[in-house]
Amino acid sequence: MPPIYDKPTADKYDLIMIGGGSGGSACSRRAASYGKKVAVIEVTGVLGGTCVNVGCVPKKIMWHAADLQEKIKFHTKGYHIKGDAAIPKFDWATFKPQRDAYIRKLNGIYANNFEKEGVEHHHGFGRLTSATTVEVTRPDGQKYTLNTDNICVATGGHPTIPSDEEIPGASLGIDSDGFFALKEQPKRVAVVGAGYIAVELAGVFNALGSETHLIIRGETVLRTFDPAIQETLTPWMEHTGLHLHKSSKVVKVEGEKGKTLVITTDKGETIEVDALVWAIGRKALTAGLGLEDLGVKLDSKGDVVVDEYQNSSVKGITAIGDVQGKMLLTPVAVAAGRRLSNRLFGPLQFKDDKLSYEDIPTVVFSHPTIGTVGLTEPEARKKYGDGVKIYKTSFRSLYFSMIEDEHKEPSMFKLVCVGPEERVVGIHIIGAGSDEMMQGFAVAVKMKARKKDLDDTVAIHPTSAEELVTLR
Ligand SMILES: Cc1cc2nc3c(=O)[nH]c(=O)nc-3n(C[C@H](O)[C@H](O)[C@H](O)COP(=O)(O)OP(=O)(O)OC[C@H]3O[C@@H](n4cnc5c(N)ncnc54)[C@H](O)[C@@H]3O)c2cc1C
Repeated sequence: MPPIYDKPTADKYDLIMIGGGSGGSACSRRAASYGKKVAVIEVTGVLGGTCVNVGCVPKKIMWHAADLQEKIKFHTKGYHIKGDAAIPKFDWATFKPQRDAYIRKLNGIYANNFEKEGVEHHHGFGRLTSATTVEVTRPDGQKYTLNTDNICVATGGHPTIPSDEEIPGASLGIDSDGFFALKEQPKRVAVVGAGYIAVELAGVFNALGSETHLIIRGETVLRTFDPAIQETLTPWMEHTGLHLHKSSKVVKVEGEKGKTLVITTDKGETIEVDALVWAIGRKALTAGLGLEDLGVKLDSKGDVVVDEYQNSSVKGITAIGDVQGKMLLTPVAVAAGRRLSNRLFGPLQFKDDKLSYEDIPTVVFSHPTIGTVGLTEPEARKKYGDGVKIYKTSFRSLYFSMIEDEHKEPSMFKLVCVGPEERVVGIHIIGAGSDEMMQGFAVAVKMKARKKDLDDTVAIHPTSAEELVTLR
């Protein structure tokens, strides 16, 4: 077993990282690769943070299960995959331990990498006592202090749930962490929220056969995404049998946790479910870190304010990942962390290294999936006015040609171009395979490709992706 440290091994460290998640691990390992003495303090005792334990990884595994279930249920018939057996059905209760075991394996890989690369893993709660000292409170309550000239805060965030004062009974619900703890599949479930996490969790439940209710404040899901994405996904979710409660707010929850819950909305509707999942947002984890006492500036939402080099308002204290509130995504935390260590500890060529937060691609694991990079149409119109040109197509991918009309998933691909040279400043795609398609097209946007560059690229046929280089 890789060691877990419970006391300092040096008078002074080159870097002390608070948080052993995506950003903290990447930044620390990069610093260690330059021969630096690094300690990572992690309160849970397991490495990997949100992404590995209660985020991207178990979520994507559940998405795969849901995707497979949908294909078995709705697509095999069209392809004449025949048989007398009943439709195989997902077994949540036996699958969860297997999924958990895989996560534990990843935790072990993180720990082994730390050991191999000489990064110390300290199990405890980290708190800044000055700009050069971090106090570690071990699980047994004992405390010790680590010294350094470089403290990095990478404590991530946590899901928010309304208080019982705000919404009576709100605490009867669970959050996304609770979703991953569910031992059984709820027969009936309500998810509250319209962001990507709400959409993804509701999509999983629905595809796996739970009676699923999604309660949203507006008329569409994914309100910050391009309107064409919202307008394609929202009706399709309803079409697939998900009960969408639009322009609705939860006003009351009654019942007993783990038993039947009755949710009342401001429209007077009552919804009876076995589980309620709040997916209404996340908040930076800064409580008890001692940041404000040292004069580290937080914004009105509680995120650590950083400059383009991840420096906080206090010299020697930096912040990366979700805790700094911009683009809450694993690869963003990782990229910012690696660049920070390059800048602080790497060779001269990296002395100005920093992450550009522009044109960061992202995917939503909805059914069907979404890929997006760059400006939405409204953002582009606000920035470039009349100089915006849109190319858009809606179609059904060839895969669905053999499948009953009712189950033919929509695809919508959209390019947002600007100026006479038609530089592509945004790509928004939804449809089967769009998750895997996006990465390469994001490179093109990052390289400031023009519409002509896409047109000059010979299509790959027959694929859905070819639509992006043949748009007229
Ligand atoms: C349900 C869900 C799905 C997601 N899906 C995706 C996805 O598909 N793709 C994607 O890119 N992103 C996804 N994300 C977001 C992604 O998980 C985060 O952006 C990423 O984990 C942020 O990394 P981080 O290092 O900033 O924080 P984290 O990974 O959260 O790590 C912070 C660590 O700090 C520790 N910590 C906190 N306070 C202290 C303290 N005082 N002392 C010691 N340790 C402390 C925490 O225990 C935690 O381990 C998802 C998130 C959720 C919740």
